[in-house]
Amino acid sequence: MLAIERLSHSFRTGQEETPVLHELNFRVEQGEMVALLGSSGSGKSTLLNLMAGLMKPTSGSILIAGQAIEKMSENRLAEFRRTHIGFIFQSYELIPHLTVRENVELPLVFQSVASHERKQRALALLQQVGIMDKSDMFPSQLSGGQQQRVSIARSLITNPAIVFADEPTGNLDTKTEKEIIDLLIDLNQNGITFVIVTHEHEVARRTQRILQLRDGYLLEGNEQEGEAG
Ligand SMILES: Nc1ncnc2c1ncn2[C@@H]1O[C@H](COP(=O)(O)OP(=O)(O)OP(=O)(O)O)[C@@H](O)[C@H]1O
Repeated sequence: MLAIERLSHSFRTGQEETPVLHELNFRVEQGEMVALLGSSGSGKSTLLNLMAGLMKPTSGSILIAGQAIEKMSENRLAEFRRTHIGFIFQSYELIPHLTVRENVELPLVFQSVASHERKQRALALLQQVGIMDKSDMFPSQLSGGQQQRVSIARSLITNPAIVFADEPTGNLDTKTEKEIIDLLIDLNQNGITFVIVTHEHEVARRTQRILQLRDGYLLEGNEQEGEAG
């Protein structure tokens, strides 16, 4: 599903080159739920931006569903992102003047899906994430946990091959965090592949597998059985 091969990345500022990721190799299989753990500055965001096709690596390859995204043109990559990759953000990134249902539908608007089909699919997902009754409300009328449920529903509406979540519980209290992790695990058990970037051990503990970054290196022997489910 996701294959990272000899992936390295450096940032250049003026004359100076700052290496941030060093020859990473790993795979995430279809149906897996993987936590990418690491302290601040270890390179998590950089790796996530590369895997999500938001920037090009200095060297190495990122294959999603068998396709090397670093080789794609900007247009092809934008299209690929819209159809194959889902995102969940720490701060939800909902559009304030659209209703909950319209937010969830939005990725399908860009794919020119007919409005009755968009509505049907959005409502089905809102039901799955447990907030069908909020579909006509606006994001500001929802709690943080509910807003994250909207964002999760939106990430799934295109039936992506893989969903990347960037600190999805970073703004939530402990109880709500647990509920959101429960939801992600539930969705994973229904076949969704997740890579969850986090520095919270509680999130990582409940995933099937942990990839740990330290100073841009992937630690060996870091994969462990979690207590998922
Ligand atoms: N655009 C950039 N230009 C130069 N250096 C950068 C740039 N972006 C990130 N870095 C450096 O790369 C390293 C890794 O940063 P990154 O944001 O990937 O870490 P992180 O693990 O996501 O940290 P955090 O948990 O704090 O978000 C840091 O040393 C950072 O200063």
